[in-house]
Amino acid sequence: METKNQIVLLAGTKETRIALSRQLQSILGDYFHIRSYSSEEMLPTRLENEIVILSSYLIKREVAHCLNESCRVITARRTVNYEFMDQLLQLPEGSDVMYVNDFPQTVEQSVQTLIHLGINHLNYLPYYPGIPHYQHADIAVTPGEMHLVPKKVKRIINIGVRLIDITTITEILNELGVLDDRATGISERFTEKIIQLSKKLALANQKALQLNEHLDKVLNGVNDGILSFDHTGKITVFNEELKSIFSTDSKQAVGKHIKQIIKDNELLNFLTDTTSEQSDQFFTINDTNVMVHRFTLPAENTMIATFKNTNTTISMEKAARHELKRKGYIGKYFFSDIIGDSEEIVRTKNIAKKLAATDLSLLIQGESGTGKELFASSIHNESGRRNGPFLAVNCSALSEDLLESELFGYEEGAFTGAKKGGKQGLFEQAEGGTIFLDEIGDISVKLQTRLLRVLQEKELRRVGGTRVLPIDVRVISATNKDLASDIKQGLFREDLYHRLNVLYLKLPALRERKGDIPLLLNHFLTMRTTKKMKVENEVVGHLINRSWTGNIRELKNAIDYMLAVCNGEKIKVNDLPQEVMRIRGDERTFAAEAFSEVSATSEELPPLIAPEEEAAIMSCIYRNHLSGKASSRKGLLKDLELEGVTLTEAQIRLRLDLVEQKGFIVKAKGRKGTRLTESGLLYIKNELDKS
Ligand SMILES: Nc1ncnc2c1ncn2[C@@H]1O[C@H](COP(=O)(O)OP(=O)(O)OP(=O)(O)O)[C@@H](O)[C@H]1O
Repeated sequence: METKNQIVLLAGTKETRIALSRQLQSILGDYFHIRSYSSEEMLPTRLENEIVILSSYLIKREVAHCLNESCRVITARRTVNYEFMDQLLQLPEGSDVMYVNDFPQTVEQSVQTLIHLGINHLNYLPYYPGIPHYQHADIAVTPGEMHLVPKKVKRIINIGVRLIDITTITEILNELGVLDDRATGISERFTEKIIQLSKKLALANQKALQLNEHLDKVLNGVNDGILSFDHTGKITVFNEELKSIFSTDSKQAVGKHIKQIIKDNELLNFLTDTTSEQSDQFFTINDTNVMVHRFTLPAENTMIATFKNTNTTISMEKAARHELKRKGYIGKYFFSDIIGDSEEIVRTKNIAKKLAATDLSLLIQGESGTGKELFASSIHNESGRRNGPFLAVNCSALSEDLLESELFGYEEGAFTGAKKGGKQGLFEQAEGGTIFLDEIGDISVKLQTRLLRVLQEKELRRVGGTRVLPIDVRVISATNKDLASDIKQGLFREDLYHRLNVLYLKLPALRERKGDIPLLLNHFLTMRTTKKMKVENEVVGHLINRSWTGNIRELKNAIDYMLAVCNGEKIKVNDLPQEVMRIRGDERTFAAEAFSEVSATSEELPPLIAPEEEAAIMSCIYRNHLSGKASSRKGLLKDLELEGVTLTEAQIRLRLDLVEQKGFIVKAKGRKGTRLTESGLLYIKNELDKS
């Protein structure tokens, strides 16, 4: 068997020994046997008649004692390791880079090699221990000497131990007398390494191109204009959207100086202002109104500006509001809908406007019908969340379990009957907006605990779920109860009360602001009818005298009633509902008596619809029923006129409500109209039997 020739490698450190011996092994290993030692570990006692390669001339003295004169010694010339060069090639042109090594000579040599190899786009700052003029950069490059890199450096690129260069390899082959036989194979292995590096770079280049294309698509896909330029004013990004604002396309703009593209001096000054890191300003550019937001990327020395077309933004907001409206998630009321000029209501409105400006939880206290929802909605619409949803929930209207799943949602399989895929709760749907929890005093202690957690953590877990969902919702709650006394009795959690009651608003009862009654009367009349209604003074007197325990809702109902029963365009005292008349105690007025003339059976309360009118309406609906048609209000108006009953559309609506309450008809929205029920048919049958 042919024995291989021997080569001995002597290095200073273990790391260098391993790296160089691996290199020699990969190039010469097939032909020679390689032994390696380092002075850091252990050197051989004596070497005789060997071919010895020293890793550097710097170790000559350290290893001299183990070398016999019979040895043939070659001192390696070293060069940077190409394998890691791609990391340097990917650094931006002109970047400051510290080159770190143990001695000034090795630093100098390596920097020169890098420059000669064409990696000359970087600004190299030499660094070695004890350097007199230390310059700092964020990036350091080192051939394996990580421990020498100063701490301040943010990124270290280890380009590995410097390797033996090809001239040394040739020298070794020459020394062994095998250069002619082996030269081709060995130079191919070197070339192979360079090809691998090129491949790596080509791949990186391809990836960068793909990423660029992708980013271009993203930039051109957004609705806002995006502009960026470097510290010299050269435009680096100019997306499609900007084309419609500046009438210049990206191809013409990128690479140009910003002054060549933007002619408006005020805009130019704003964009190039370096006194603040970011700023917003409104501009009209070529008839387009835009909000420009400017900010800097100091690390990249780049300025970025986004251009938001305000017309588009407004129509998007409108569309969003429309969508919320469609879902019913919109606050219907604004402060302008809160009627009254009494001192009490004006003061309350002023406080509420101030509370709207904050984002804190708010508890509204007020008797039933005082306008708690009206205030909650107005506060939402005046607040920073006005473009988000407004959801009102009446906590007393639902059972505990239903309210829990309505508020917090549930995951699939949370309970029998749970919808596939689970369901979003109202809290999730109110994201970015306000949730109004009416009658909060009625929620169970279990739900109080759950609600408290949501308010504290600002996150929720759906019923039957484990996922924690962050939420951003303002909570406005309302109650007509005395929560303080509920707390004393242990019915309401004090900690929850304090969470809900960060801000507090008390609404005045109507009896405390009776001066507003004429205004409210006028407001509701105009809301309900287009006719110019007249109201007898005595009616107003009665309305003012009443204590209105049901507050504005009760007043509103009373006005609806009067509109329904009045004849023509005048509301007279005998149109007042009996409850309102009752304030006079035993003194039943002429008005009430007059009303009782048209009343049907009950002594106590007059029916809300006169029987003749009811009969006429039912017979019209019945006629339509026989011909298979549903009844519309407009249609009924005409039919009733033919029967000699003159009513306005509003009056018909109210009467239909009353007939529906009796269960005789069902009203459907839109074109479906009104239809008779079984009880309605029974009523007709009885009427026919009577006649
Ligand atoms: N100041 C006001 N101006 C005009 N309308 C009002 C005013 N206050 C209340 N209303 C009307 O009165 C009715 C009752 O108001 P709202 O539902 O807001 O009361 P509430 O206090 O939330 O009642 P509850 O808690 O008993 O349900 C609504 O139709 C509302 O539009």
